[in-house]
Amino acid sequence: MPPPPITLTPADVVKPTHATEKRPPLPELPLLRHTALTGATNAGEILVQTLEQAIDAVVVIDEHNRVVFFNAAAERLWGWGNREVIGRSVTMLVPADIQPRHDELIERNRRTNESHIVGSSRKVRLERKDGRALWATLSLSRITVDRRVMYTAFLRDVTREHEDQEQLRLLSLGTDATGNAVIITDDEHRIVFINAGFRRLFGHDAEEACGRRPGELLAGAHTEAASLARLDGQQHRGETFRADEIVYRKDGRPLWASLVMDPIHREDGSLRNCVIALTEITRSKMYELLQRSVLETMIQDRPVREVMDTVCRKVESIAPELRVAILVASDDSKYLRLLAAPSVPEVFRPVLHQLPIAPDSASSGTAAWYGTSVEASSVASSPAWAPYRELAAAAGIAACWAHPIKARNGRVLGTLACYFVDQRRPDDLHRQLVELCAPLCAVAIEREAAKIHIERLAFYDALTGLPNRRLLLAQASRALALCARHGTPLAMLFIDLDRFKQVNDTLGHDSGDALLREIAQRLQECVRDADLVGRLSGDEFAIVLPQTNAEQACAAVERLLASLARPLQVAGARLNPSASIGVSLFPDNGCDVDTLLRHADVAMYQAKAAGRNAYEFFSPEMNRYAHERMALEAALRDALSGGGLYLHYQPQLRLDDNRLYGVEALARWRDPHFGDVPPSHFIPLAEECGLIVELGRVVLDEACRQLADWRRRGVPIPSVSLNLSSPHFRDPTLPALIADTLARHCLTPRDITLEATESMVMDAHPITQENVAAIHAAGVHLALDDFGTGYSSLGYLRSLPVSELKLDRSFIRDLGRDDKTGALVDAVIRMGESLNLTVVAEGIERQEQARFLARHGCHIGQGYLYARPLAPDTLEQWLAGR
Ligand SMILES: Nc1nc2c(ncn2[C@@H]2O[C@@H]3COP(=O)(O)O[C@H]4[C@@H](O)[C@H](n5cnc6c(=O)[nH]c(N)nc65)O[C@@H]4COP(=O)(O)O[C@H]3[C@H]2O)c(=O)[nH]1
Repeated sequence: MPPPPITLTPADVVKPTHATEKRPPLPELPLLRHTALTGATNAGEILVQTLEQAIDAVVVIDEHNRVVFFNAAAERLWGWGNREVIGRSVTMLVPADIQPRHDELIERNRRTNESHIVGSSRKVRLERKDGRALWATLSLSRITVDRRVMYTAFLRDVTREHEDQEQLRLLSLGTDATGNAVIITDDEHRIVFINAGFRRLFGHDAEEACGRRPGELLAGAHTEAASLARLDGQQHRGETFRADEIVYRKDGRPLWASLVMDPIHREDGSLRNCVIALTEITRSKMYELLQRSVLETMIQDRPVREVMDTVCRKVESIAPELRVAILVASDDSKYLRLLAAPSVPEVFRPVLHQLPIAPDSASSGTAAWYGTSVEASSVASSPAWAPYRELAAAAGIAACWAHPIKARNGRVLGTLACYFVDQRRPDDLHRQLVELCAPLCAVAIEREAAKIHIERLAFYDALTGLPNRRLLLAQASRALALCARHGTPLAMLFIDLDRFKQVNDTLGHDSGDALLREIAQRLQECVRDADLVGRLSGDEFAIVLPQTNAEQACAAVERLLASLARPLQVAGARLNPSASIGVSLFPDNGCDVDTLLRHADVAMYQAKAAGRNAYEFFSPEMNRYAHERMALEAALRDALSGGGLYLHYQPQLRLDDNRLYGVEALARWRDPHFGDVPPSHFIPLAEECGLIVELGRVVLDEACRQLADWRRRGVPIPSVSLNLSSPHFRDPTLPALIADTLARHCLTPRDITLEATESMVMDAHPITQENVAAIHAAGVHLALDDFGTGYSSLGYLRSLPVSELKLDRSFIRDLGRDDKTGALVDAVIRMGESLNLTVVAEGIERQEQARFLARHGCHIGQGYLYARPLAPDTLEQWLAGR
């Protein structure tokens, strides 16, 4: 409540005037006779003039409450002219609603002189002539002259201050309720109010804060002078200002705040207050800053040490009391290695180069061991720090806090250590910082590990750990250069495992992989430290033997073959591995690595052709042969795309009545340069150079086309059988290809039989099994080719979806010459009989062979005795001639 207004008593010594009229001459006031100036002739006049010109409004009332003096400032204050007021009751100067109270107070004071209205200054509400409310400070003096009690009132207009205060009161009421920290400043940007949120967040009370500038209050040890000065300077612009700044609490701890400064203006447009709202954004800001800087360095593909260095420096810029180190765990998780510690004193760094990960290994080693944060608020008294105390003391480290850096799967990748120069524990900011940094460090460390892994993959074979072709050749080039400089020889060995494909096909890829790992191990064991071993591809390895001549190479190769030949157990099967090795020599067989490797490869082929588990040294003849082979491969490619490949058909007859059972389609190739190339040459070549699938497609299409043509022309060919290789069976499109080809030529699945060897059908590869099942389900017959050369068991045969057994030519050849073969052939025929399979005997050349087979119940025969493989028209003539 504002204090009650004071009433002035009108004086009768001055006649009323109108404000617009000229001011009347100054009165001679009775009271002047009793002033200190009494005696001076013009003393009264001086005093009256002084009062008249006073800045404050002066009103004097007489004992009847009439206004007897009303100076110019009073006229300005109320808007009443002197003449309108003088002689009238002072009540006219008092707002109507408080007049009764006012009159009562004056009366009481006149009677008792006890009222508090006299003396002290108070704020009162007034009403101007134009009805506008005003606020003024009032001080009232009571004077008694000749027992007449008069009052003099001095008033000063404080309406503006009052409104400012009122505004501030309302603002404070509004802001106190918010959770944010709020500062209100006045028009000079001095703090006039801080809310509860500010007190809570910054720890200052109102007394400490009020009167200071915000920039000054919020600055701390590490504030950049310009940043907060900017804040203090902004208010004059009269616009909303936003900024994110590091500000400091009373206790010196920094925090990141988002500042929004809103100016509040008076009606006349002048600045009244600024409201500054501060929201703590420490966490998000730190995250943004750290993440940005770390990501930037990572995007630039900077080394991990540099990324970590950035992290340390950023953390230290936010919390300058910290010295930060980032350590990474060794692959075996036994040690921590130093990655970055830009501000950790040099003297302490040796500790961080290889810190054991153990339950009591300073703070970092312990944190990595347990996978949790570890605090040592006093390094001097922490037992885990005992071995490092002296170095810590020398480095000025008094306390440490270490936090594990973990991968997403929880594995400890390293630690982030914070060192303090005084004995203390980490505060909230430190914890927040570290919690933000640790995942960033984890990303950077994992990324580095992935990079190393990728680099490793680029240079090392993932399966065996041996250098891959690229690295081996690079290492070999260096070794070769050294040998060339010193004039010493070098041997290059090309090693290819024998029958590796068979292991893969029959025992599965895991077994194949296990075999390769074992071979790699054995190769490494057999060589000297200076020798180089690498895996070129699949089952091919190479070894470079520097300073090795032909004789020494010979010894080394024999040692290798012996070692490789040691039996081993894989997936329950006993394997007897062997390899074919080709050797080339520097300088005789080449002066660069590529040539030496190529020549060793040629020699290896020669060794393989010579009967496996053998080695060959390169010779120029071999080279010629290899070149021919390459030329043949190119010619085969041409033949497959542009003709030159055709089919012959060999009849298959029923042995009981000599009727035609079917024909076997056999591929033939006539090349303009090489002439007739036998299948025994070009089929393996097609398999080796990846052309066999295409060859199969061509044969299937041509055989079906021919059969359809015969059907159309009434040539009585019951069916055609075709040879397939194992890559066909691993081709997931094979069933669709067969169905499509048959449909295109209007044939049915029963019109063809597919011949496959045992190992092809027994291939453990899932696609092979799916294909065999799909082909069988479609109604296409499968024949087991070269039967008897493998190791098929009766039990296994039963589970195979085959309908024919083709008895291998080698059995038929010896028929009639020795009894054992006869017994064997008979057993196979019985086996087929018991499994309800048609037995087809291949390679019948003589009558007695045919008779034996017929006698023993073999159904079908094929061989030169009846006909050689024939061109289609010759076959037609053969048929017609029967
Ligand atoms: N000594 C002797 N040989 C006889 C007699 N009767 C038939 N032959 C020969 O025995 C081979 C039978 O074919 P194969 O065992 O499937 O053996 C075939 C087969 O494995 C493969 N082959 C032929 N054509 C193709 C084909 O289109 N695709 C695939 N993947 N392999 C084929 O090439 C091998 C050799 O084929 P060819 O040289 O045509 O040899 C044929 C045939 O001419 C005989 O009474 N005495």
